[in-house]
Amino acid sequence: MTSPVVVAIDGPSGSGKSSVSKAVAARLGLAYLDTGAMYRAATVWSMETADLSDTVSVATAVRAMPLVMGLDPAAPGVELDGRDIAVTIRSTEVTAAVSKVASNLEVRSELKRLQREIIEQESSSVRAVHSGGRGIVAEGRDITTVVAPDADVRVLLTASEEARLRRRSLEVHGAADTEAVDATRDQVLRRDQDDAKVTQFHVAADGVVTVDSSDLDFEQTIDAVLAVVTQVTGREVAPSA
Ligand SMILES: Nc1ncnc2c1ncn2[C@@H]1O[C@H](COP(=O)(O)OP(=O)(O)O)[C@@H](O)[C@H]1O
Ligand SMILES: Nc1ccn([C@H]2C[C@H](O)[C@@H](COP(=O)(O)OP(=O)(O)O)O2)c(=O)n1
Repeated sequence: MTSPVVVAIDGPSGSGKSSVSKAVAARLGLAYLDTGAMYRAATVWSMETADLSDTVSVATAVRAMPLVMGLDPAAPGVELDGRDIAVTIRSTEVTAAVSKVASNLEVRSELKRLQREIIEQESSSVRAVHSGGRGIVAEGRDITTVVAPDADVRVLLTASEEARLRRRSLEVHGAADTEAVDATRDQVLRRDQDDAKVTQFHVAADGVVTVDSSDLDFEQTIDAVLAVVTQVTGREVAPSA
């Protein structure tokens, strides 16, 4: 049985964190935690039950948030008060508001506590005995530096602004012409600017390996991250089927 492994992946919007982390978790048989989805869920809950302009009201709401995070990389659900909110959290309104909620330091402290709890639970050796030796891939903006600085593998996934805008534009608008890319700028560049006030995800911290995906396709990026896992842990990864 292999021992549990924790893989932490950070990066800016559109660098490929979510899609690559899910694929890496699936290939390694690990759980998957999308911490950005937790900030998005906190935004939905605050919009519904708090005054977004009042930091105390938002922090109080988030501390009582009935959130259940699905950790299966093949189907990572997000449930709020029994409702599936996987689609709602990706709406333009939520994307536009999430940085405000994520800059609330009390919200950050509460979500960090929950994220650490999940990572510990998925990587404890007691659980591993029962689950056959799992572990987790957790991704976001401050996982390598704040939430899990002791993770076995720490990766900063980057890509040029141009590549990130093109990818997000293709994903959201199905096109990457000038008009579609311009419509994506707020979602990517403005949000990164706001997020960078509370988290540091543009430069790798000491011990964090940078993977630049600007000139890599999706499969090559997955392979590059898996190569870091093998290099750091000695864990061999079976070729994909
Ligand atoms: N290396 C890559 N090359 C091309 N497209 C990619 C690559 N990595 C991810 N993508 C695509 O780019 C989009 C944004 O990726 P996503 O994983 O949501 O990024 P993030 O979580 O960092 O915001 C998705 O449509 C994804 O499939
Ligand atoms: N660990 C994290 C993860 C996300 N956030 C914030 C910053 C982001 O704007 C939002 C949403 O994150 P998400 O990873 O879904 O963003 P992307 O659109 O995939 O780039 O949450 C954070 O502050 N800390």
